[in-house]
Amino acid sequence: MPAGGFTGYTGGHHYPGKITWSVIIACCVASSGGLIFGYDIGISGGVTSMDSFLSKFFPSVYHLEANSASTSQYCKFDSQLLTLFTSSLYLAALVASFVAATVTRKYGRNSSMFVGGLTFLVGAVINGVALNVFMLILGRVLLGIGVGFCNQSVPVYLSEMAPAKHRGTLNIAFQLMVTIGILVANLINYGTAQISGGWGWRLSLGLAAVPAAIITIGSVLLPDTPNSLVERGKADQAKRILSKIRGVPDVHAEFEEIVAACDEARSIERPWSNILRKKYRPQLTISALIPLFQQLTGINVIMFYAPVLFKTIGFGDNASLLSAVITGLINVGATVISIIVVDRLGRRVLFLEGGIQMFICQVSVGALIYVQFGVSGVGSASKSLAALLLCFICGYVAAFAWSWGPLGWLVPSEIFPLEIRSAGQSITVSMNMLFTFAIGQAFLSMLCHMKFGLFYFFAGWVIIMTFFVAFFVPETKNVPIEEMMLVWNNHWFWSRFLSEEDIHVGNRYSNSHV
Ligand SMILES: OC[C@H]1O[C@](O)(CO)[C@@H](O)[C@@H]1O
Repeated sequence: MPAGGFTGYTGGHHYPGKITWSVIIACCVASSGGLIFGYDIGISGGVTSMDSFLSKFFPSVYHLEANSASTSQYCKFDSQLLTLFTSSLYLAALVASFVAATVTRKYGRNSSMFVGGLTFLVGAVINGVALNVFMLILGRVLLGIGVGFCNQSVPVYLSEMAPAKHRGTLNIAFQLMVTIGILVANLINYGTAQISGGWGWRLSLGLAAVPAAIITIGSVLLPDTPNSLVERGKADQAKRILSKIRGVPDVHAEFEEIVAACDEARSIERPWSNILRKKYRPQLTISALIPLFQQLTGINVIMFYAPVLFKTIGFGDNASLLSAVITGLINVGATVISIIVVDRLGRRVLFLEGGIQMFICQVSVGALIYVQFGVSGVGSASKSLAALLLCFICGYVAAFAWSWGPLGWLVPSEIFPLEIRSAGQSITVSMNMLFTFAIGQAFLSMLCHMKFGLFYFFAGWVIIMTFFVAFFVPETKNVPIEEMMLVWNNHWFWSRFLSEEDIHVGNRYSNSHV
């Protein structure tokens, strides 16, 4: 998953080294990893709102939609097969990321990137030339396998290639690339929908092959990381590569640390039972709940289905796709704002403000939709009401993108001591994928049954998560990871899980690591 592999921790030492071409190229490869993930998130909603696509693959949905005057607006897109087209990707990614974890460790980061890139490429081609629903879903599953492999390996690759002091920044930068991928997908959908002949959706789906090709070729040309080479017993090669990527001949100190960290990681035999120990209850709870809550904000309802949602509200084809471009732009812009202010304002302020703003916007959207469509769901929105709805949806997306979007990755990555880091990050990544899948699969049917109340459902969750942050998530701004045990120990609730001895252990582990 995006930032899942980053430690977010910059380490205590500053080793010599500059930003070299190898590092820059590595960042470009990583960019295509984030881009392609975002592209897959953003592309399906636009495509499923195109009539030519619907009439070819989902004729029953198309007929319901075409006769929309007499059917409930809430239910016209409700089809399990249609949602499976979107959400199958995330289930495949969830399963693939577990396999990828082993490939990344045993055969190197590049091997996973190569497998991921290649399956992406095949998936994009199959989707682009699809003749039936089976080919569509097969293509999405292959894209999902690609997402699982790339999201597992690219962030690890990046954090190991980058000089220590840039690792934290890369964490949020990956999320930024995801949002840019979503925006590009929205723009491309807007463009391809104008193509006459009704084959524009093929271009939308097939163009995912471009970043897929970049990452496949990149993984063959780029060297593996020094850490991975040491891990696989190739110490000499690791030292040569380290000196090349840092651009300085003497990399002895950093190299020794990589070897020490590698030895220590090997000595951690049971990361999964470690994380279940009482003293790690705060980390276990937060690493599982933050990704769950991130998805329960309902953000992917907008990211996956914005054009479908706007059509439901009564926008025309083009206006729907254009509105998705607008929400995509807001998503990118607000993520940039988050990057700029997160270390100044701290994580909690952003979480709390974002929560309140999302709540207000969701309640307003629910109320406006109720006013227009009532419970029966028959009718269509006036122009001014539709514009007002769009404003509240933008307010909601902005609030998400400067709070739960990037922080949903950053905060978990800041709380794990080495002893439980890999297990903790796997939990965060898999919870995120699982609930992305669940919401993707359930949304259209929930809209049909809960109607405008769906927005109140997510607003209710936003209240719960905002209280959770207020009471249970401590500020992690400027806290070195080895001091996190002290933060838990001073916390009104979490301190009950720690004993004197645990605080000592927490320090010992981290000190020997840095
Ligand atoms: O920008 C929105 C996107 O960001 C994510 O939350 C990942 O962090 C996705 O689930 C969502 O589609």
